[in-house]
Amino acid sequence: MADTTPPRPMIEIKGLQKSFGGHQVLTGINLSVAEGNTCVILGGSGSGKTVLMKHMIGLLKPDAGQVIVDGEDVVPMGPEDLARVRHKYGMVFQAAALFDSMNVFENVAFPLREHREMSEEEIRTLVRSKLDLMGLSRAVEDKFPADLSGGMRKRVGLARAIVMNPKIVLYDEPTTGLDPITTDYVDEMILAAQRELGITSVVISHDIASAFNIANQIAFLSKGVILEQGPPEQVRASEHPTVKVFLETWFGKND
Ligand SMILES: Nc1ncnc2c1ncn2[C@@H]1O[C@H](COP(=O)(O)OP(=O)(O)OP(=O)(O)O)[C@@H](O)[C@H]1O
Repeated sequence: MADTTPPRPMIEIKGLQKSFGGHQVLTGINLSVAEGNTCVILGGSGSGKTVLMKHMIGLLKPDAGQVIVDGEDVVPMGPEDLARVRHKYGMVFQAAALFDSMNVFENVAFPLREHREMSEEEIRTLVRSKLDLMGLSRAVEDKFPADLSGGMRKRVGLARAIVMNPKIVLYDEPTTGLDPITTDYVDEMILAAQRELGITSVVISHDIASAFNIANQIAFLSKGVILEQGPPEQVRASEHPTVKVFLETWFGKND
């Protein structure tokens, strides 16, 4: 018989509030991301997406609320426990943030050399398996970031983010500035990481097409609250005026 147990939440946010100098940015966020899911956070500029993501890795402390990661509330944690929790994460930022002075192989191997005692052979096996998953051939290993296209740099960044086999990957606008074909390719890589490695992903995006392509779950953030969250088809059918207007900027043109 098929297993009908609902997947457990990997990230659970309850009643999260955050202000900066009297400016309330998050006004009571409740969000649950199930293990193995890809949750895309959509919302306009300044709606609080990055602030929300920073709470997920304990880079910001909230004024109120809980941030439960893999069963543990990170809000009261001190530096040692936070460092332990951060090992569950891989991160991909907007600018691929590769080290320009290191070749592709060394960029991807970097977290392993930093955090693990491993033989060169073990490192080579792991790095190559992640480069393979990202569709990057051996010929790319010796290249330097400056010699790669934007899309390839993104894929190297993703290979590096998953080289430690993280439970969760956070992507901050992974396709911003990429052309539509490269965007599709990066989306494919995010899906491959989810499918092959069972990774839970949270993606901040402005790109509605890409969001609907990769998400099992979409959360729509506006002025510090989540107006709608659920499977893409539910968010697509939202009756909330702000969500409707935002989605029509894309669907209106493409339906
Ligand atoms: N460290 C900080 N100190 C003061 N204000 C901050 C800080 N970080 C964020 N903010 C404010 O919080 C609000 C939300 O910022 P955030 O970066 O989360 O928006 P966003 O939804 O990610 O926007 P964008 O899509 O433009 O990146 C903004 O008004 C921003 O100025």
